[in-house]
Amino acid sequence: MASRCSSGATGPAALEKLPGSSIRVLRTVESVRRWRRPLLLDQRSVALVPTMGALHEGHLSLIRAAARANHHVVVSLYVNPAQFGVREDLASYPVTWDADAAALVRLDRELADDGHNLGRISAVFAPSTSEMYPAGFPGQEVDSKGSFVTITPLAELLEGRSRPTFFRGVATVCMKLFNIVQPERVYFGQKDVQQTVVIKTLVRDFMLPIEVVVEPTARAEDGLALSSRNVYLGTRRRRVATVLYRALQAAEAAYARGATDRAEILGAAHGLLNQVLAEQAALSAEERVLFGVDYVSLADPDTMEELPAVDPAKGGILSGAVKMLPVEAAQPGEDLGHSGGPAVRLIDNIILPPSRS
Ligand SMILES: Nc1ncnc2c1ncn2[C@@H]1O[C@H](COP(=O)(O)OP(=O)(O)OP(=O)(O)O)[C@@H](O)[C@H]1O
Ligand SMILES: CC(C)(CO)[C@@H](O)C(=O)[O-]
Ligand code: BAL
Repeated sequence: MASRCSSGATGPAALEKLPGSSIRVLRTVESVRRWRRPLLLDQRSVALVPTMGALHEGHLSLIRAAARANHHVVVSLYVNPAQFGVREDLASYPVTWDADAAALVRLDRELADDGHNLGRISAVFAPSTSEMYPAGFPGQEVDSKGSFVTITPLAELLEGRSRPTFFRGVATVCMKLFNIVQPERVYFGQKDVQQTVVIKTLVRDFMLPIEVVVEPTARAEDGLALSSRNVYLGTRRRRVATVLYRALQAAEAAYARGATDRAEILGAAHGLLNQVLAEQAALSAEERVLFGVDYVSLADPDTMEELPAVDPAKGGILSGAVKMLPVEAAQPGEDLGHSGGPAVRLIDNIILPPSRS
């Protein structure tokens, strides 16, 4: 955990820092505002990297990008209950504060040693839910009442169809984070592509003076997109978890060969998904991994509306979600993953660039 040490100042609150670093740990809105104010007057740029903790290389790549272009980087670590549906994994979502703190301290040293960065990690914002929802937490229900930011119809499509409160929760908490930190730039990962479109829409439609920077998806060697939820997979399902990325790559290859028609492009993805599912179904219950396909989409990059065909001058977004089902006939000592290996919903996407005309 973070160490608390005296600031030597007369203020009532001790200055909390991550151990062995100059990274402040800010837990209240007021403490962020107090830290932020002089930087505004000094015209120092501040970047925000919003996360829910359980940090991995994908998060670190966002922080590296933020430090290259900004004087100060704030990383928020907050598992926002409002974006979890009532039947989702809020209770078991991985919380790894000590490892996160160590990763941030290590990265900050790396940033300090590399002369190409404008800034470093200045602060971690790790608020409580009562701090983020001062009027009381409004709840996770679809019909919960409270102050929410909604971005429709975008938030109802794709991820929003499976997770009806998800983007309301994301947009609401991001609006709060942006108002608290007042960053010049915010950094998000391409892995959550619809989330990036929601955030860009939020910034545009509410006239927020913020630049949204999207960084590429960091992947494991076999192509699986890094995700905090991968810890749920366990060894058996991890071997098959690249299936979605491979399906999207098959669709990308069809586009690269000249296909623009939806049926042809998505047919390539479905072909691969069906083939892998058939291979797995033919295995014994002790070996196989079954999954369900939530959706495979070919969408407009600005609206996420489904496309009948790709306009090569504009490109498109291939995305998908699969649910890896819990393994059957678990073997004694088998690594089932975090929290006993519940069903895991994986998402991924590939951008079809507007390269051809
Ligand atoms: N593999 C990745 N590459 C680049 N950015 C990523 C990657 N995974 C997550 N991010 C980005 O990190 C930020 C924080 O995401 P979050 O804390 O939810 O992590 P996550 O791995 O996406 O977790 P989850 O498994 O809950 O989806 C988001 O902007 C997200 O898009
Ligand atoms: C942006 C975010 C931190 C909001 O809670 C979350 O949705 C995430 O981690 O992608
Ligand atoms: N990475 C987005 C956060 C979520 O799925 O809840």
